[in-house]
Amino acid sequence: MSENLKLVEALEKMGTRARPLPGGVFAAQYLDKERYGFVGKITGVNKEVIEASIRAGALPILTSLAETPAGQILNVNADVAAGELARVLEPLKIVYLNEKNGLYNGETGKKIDVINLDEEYDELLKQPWVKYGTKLKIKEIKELLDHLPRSSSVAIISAGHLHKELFTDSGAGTLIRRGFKLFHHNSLDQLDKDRLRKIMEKEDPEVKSGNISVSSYLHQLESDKAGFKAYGDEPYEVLAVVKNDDGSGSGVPKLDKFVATKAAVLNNVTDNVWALLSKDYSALTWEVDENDANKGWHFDKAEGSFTKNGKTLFWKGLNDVSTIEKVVSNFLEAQKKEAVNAATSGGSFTSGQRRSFSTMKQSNSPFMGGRRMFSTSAASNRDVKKIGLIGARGYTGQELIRLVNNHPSLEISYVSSRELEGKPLEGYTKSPITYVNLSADQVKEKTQSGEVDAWILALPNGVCKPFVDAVESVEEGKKMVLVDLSADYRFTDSWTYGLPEFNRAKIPGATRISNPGCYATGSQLAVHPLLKHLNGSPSIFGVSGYSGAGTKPSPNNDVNHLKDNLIPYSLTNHIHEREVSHHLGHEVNFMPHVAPFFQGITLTVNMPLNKTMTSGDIREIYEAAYENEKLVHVIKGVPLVKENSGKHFARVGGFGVHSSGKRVVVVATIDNLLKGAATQAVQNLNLSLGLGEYTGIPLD
Ligand SMILES: NC(=O)C1=CN([C@@H]2O[C@H](COP(=O)(O)OP(=O)(O)OC[C@H]3O[C@@H](n4cnc5c(N)ncnc54)[C@H](OP(=O)(O)O)[C@@H]3O)[C@@H](O)[C@H]2O)C=CC1
Ligand SMILES: CC(=O)N[C@@H](CCC(=O)OP(=O)(O)O)C(=O)O
Repeated sequence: MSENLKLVEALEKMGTRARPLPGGVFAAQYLDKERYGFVGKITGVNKEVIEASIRAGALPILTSLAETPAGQILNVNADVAAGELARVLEPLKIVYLNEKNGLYNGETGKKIDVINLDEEYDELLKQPWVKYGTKLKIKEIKELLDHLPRSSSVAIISAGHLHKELFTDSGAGTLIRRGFKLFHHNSLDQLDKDRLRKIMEKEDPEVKSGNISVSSYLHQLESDKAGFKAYGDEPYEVLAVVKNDDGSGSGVPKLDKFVATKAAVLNNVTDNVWALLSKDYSALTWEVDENDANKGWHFDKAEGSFTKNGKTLFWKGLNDVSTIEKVVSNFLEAQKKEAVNAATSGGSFTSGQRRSFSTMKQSNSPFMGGRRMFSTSAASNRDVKKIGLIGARGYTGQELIRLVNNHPSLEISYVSSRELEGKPLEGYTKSPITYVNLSADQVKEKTQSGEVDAWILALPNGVCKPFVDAVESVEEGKKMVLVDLSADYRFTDSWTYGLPEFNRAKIPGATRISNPGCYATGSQLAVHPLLKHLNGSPSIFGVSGYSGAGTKPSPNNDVNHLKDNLIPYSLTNHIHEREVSHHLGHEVNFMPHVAPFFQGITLTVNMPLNKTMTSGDIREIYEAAYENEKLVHVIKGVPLVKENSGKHFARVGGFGVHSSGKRVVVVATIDNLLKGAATQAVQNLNLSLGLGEYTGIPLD
C-alpha cells in the first residue's frame, strides 16, 4: 500500500492527477488457506470505483490486494489481477511490463515482434523453447484474449519503452493478438462487397477524393483480362489488390491497392497481409504519393524506388536492369498521359520536381525494429523526423548528410560548422539549407522550440559535453534523441552503446546513444561470435584509411607522410582497445596502423581457441551468428578493404586455422565512415525513433 501512495505522489508531482485505490476493487476468497495463507482467488471486480476515478480525470492506481466478504485483505498475483480487470473493462490494449522488453524466441535469441494467436498458437506451444514461464504467460494471455473482443491485444514491453507503446503506432516490445484469418480471392464473387465498399470509402484516397467510385473500381477488376488477387483479413480492416499485369506489357504484377484501418495498423495486420501476398508475388511494382504518410513503410518493403512529379514508384523482386528500366519508363509514360489529360481538362501537372532513383534491398523480417509503421490515411502528416547535425563539415558529417538526403523519414533542420557558416549545404536536395554555427545556447533554444527531433554530434573527442549539457538542461519529461559519434560517452552507463548487431533490443526508445568507434565496430564483429571459444586475448592488427583521422591536419592524415608508407601508432592502449575489451567483456590487444588509402579498415584478428576447431566449424558459427544481419556479410574468402569501401555493410571471412586447430585468424573489413560511423548512426537513429532499422540504408 505504501508503494501505491508513493506512485500516486510521484505522478502528482509530475503534474498527472492520480487517485490511490488500494482497496475496494477486487473481491476474493482464500485460494487455499492451509497451504498458501493470505493468498486470494479473485471472485469479483468492482469497476465502478475505477470508472469514477477516470471520470474525475484522475489516473486510478490499484494494488493487487483483494478483500474477502468478511473484510480480510488477501494478496493476489498482479498478473492475475490485471487479467481479471481486463475481462471486466475490455480494453483495446493491455500492457504488461517486463525487463527484457518483450518475449524472445529461445532458439534464435531474437525478440518476437508479433504473435497472432489464431494462426500461431498451436505451433508456438510445440516449440522446444516455449516452456515454464513463457508457456504459462502465452497460455494466460490466450485465455484472456479469448474472452475479449478481437480488437483487443496484449503488449509486453519494458518500462523504458512504455511511452512508445502508449504514444506512437510503433510499439517496441511484443504484441500479442488473436487475429483474424486472412483471405486471398481471385474472383469478385468471393469478396464481401459490403465490407470492401466500407473500407475503400473510409481509407482509399482515390475513392475519398472522388477520382473513382467503388463500383467503377470493381468493374475495372472484372474486365481485367490478366486477372487479379485480393487479400485482406476477415473483417476487411486491410484490403490489398494485386493486378497480375500492370497493363503496360512489362509482365510485372502491380499492387494496385493497399488500404488499412487504424485498428489493423495497431495490430500489425498490414504486415501479415503483406507477407501473404508476397508469398504469391515475388516480383511487384506499386505507386505511392510522394507525401504519403506510409512512405517509410513502403520503403521498408521495397527493394528499389523512383520518384518523379510527386509520385514514387516502388518495386521488389526485379532482378535485371532491363525490367527495372521498363517499369520506370512505363511509369513516366503514364505520367505524361496524365499530364495531357490534366491539361485538356484544365487540371495542373507539375514537372521538374525532385527526381531520385534508388535501389535498396530491405528486409521484410518480422523482427525488424519498425513494426507497425504503416499508418492509416486518417493520419494527417507524414512522420518525418528533423535532424540537427553538429560537426557537419567533417568526413562523417558529410556521409550523414548523404544518408539523410536519401532517407524517407528523416530531414535536416540544421547543419552546424564553424568553418562553413553562411555557405549553402551542397548535395542535399530535400530543401535549401545554409550552414550555421550553433553555440551550446542555440542548441538549447532549438531543443526547447521542438525544431529538432534528434541531434547528431559528429565532433572530435572531448568537445561534445557543452552540447549534451545544453540539451539536458532543457529536457522535461520527453527526452530528445542524441547520437554521439565521438568516444566521449562510450563508457558512460547512462548512455546506450549503439552496436545493434549485439544490443538491438536496448536501442528502440533510447535517447542517449553513443555510436561505437570504427575499428571498435569491426573488431567486435570479428571477435564476438567466438567469445565462448577463446583461450586468451585476441590480437587485432588494424589498418585504417586516413579519413579515419578526421579533417584536422595530423601526421595520420598527412598524405606526404603516408605516401609509400604504413604508419603504426598508439601501439598499446588505443582507446578502441579499451572500448572493445569493455563491451565484449574480454580483453583484446589492438595495434592500429594508418595507410595511404582514404576510406576503409582491414582487421586481421588472431584468436587462441580453447578447443580444437576446424575452419568449417568456425565459419558455421559466424554464418549462424550473422544469418539475419543485413549489415554483416560472412564471405567465403578473405575480405579485401578496397572491395568494402563505400559499402554500408562489414565483411568477415578468412577463418584460417593453425595446423594445431587451436588458433584461428579472422579478417574483417569495414568502411570506417559508413558502418564504422554514419551508417551505424542511422541504424541507431532509426531504431531509437521507431523506424525500420535499415530504412534509408542501401543494403547492396
Ligand atoms: N573518421 C572516422 O572514420 C570516424 C570518426 N569517428 C568519430 O566521429 C567524430 C567526427 O569524426 P570526423 O568526421 O572524422 O571528424 P572531422 O575532423 O572530419 O570533423 C569534425 C567536425 O567537427 C567540427 N569541430 C571540430 N572541433 C570543433 C569544436 N571544438 N567545436 C565545434 N565543432 C568542432 C568540425 O567543423 P568546423 O571546424 O567547421 O566547425 C567538423 O565539422 C569524431 O569524434 C571521430 O572520432 C567515429 C568513427 C569513424
Ligand atoms: C586513422 C585514425 O587516426 N583513426 C582514428 C579512429 C577514428 C575513430 O573511430 O575514433 P573515435 O573513437 O575517436 O571515434 C584513431 O585512431 O583515433
